[in-house]
Amino acid sequence: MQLGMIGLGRMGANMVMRLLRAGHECVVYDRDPKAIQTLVDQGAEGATDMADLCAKLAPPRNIWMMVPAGVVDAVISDVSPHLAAGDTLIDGGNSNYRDDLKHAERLRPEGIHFIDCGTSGGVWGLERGYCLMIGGDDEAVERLDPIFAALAPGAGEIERTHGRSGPASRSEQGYLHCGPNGAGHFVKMVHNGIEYALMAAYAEGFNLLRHAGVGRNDHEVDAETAPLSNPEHYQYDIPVAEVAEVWRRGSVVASWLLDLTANALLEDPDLKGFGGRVSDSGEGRWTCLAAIETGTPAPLLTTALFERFSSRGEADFANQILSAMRYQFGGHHEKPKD
Ligand SMILES: O=C(CO)[C@H](O)[C@H](O)COP(=O)(O)O
Repeated sequence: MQLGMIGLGRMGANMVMRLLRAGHECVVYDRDPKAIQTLVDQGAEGATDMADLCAKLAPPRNIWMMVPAGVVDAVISDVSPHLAAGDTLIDGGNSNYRDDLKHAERLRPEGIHFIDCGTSGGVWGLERGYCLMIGGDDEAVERLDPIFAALAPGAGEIERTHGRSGPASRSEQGYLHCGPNGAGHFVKMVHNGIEYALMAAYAEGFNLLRHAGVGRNDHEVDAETAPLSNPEHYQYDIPVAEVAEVWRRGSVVASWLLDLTANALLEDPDLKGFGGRVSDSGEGRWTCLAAIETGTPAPLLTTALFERFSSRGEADFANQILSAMRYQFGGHHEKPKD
């Protein structure tokens, strides 16, 4: 099947590679000519601009946009004049599902289908496949089935869920038509909200393991920590990277995020390459907003998001206020930082 790809960053380029390997035909466009050339060398056809991209695709065209959420509007404006009724535009980035509704509405009078597709797999997707969460009308989603099937991981080695039988469903192959426009990105948004909380849980647990030796004489004592009731209880020098490794095998908390954590700890046990400023791209915030608007309790996801803000210094003034109040009511002086 033929597919146009706009946006050949880490995700877009690897997705094209995976589609080429599966025998699909890809016409590719990016603002960076070097990114286009790299894929032309791998068997894709390059396009010089949006008009050329559309001219090289046989109708009905299928064009996948793999661009940052903030530029999707502009890309639609650039490409849509070259499209015709029956064509389909797919937004595979991390867009807000509310924007999908606007985009679908905007393209509908022209007879152009719009699909939102939450895409998870990151830089590992080329080999492992991408988990796809799809929103859009049945006709367009059905037509693109061979593309989704090639990008998705497939049933693979994963043990079948107890009670499932017959041919593997799409969800068992790693892709799902979640509903009409917006549903794909809504599911991806919640997926990323969960991702924040899982990441935070692992981070807190491993940090606690690192503190298991605070009672040892050779341990640097933090002047701020209240005296231990019994230092004997905190005498451990736990090999944190090894714990990550052992938990990967048969434990209840085994997961791909843990696999990646084990990689990171093996490469750099003290994580000296990271300062700990944790960015966020929006999905976590949208998840929390959806939780508030629907009245759905989501305290873990929300806390994990707020922790990211704190990691960037956004709690500093609140902490200064705490110190100031403590001084005001008790004359307690703040101890200097190390
Ligand atoms: O979608 C993803 C993983 O599933 C992306 O890696 C995502 O952009 C990461 O989100 P954030 O920058 O908010 O941590």
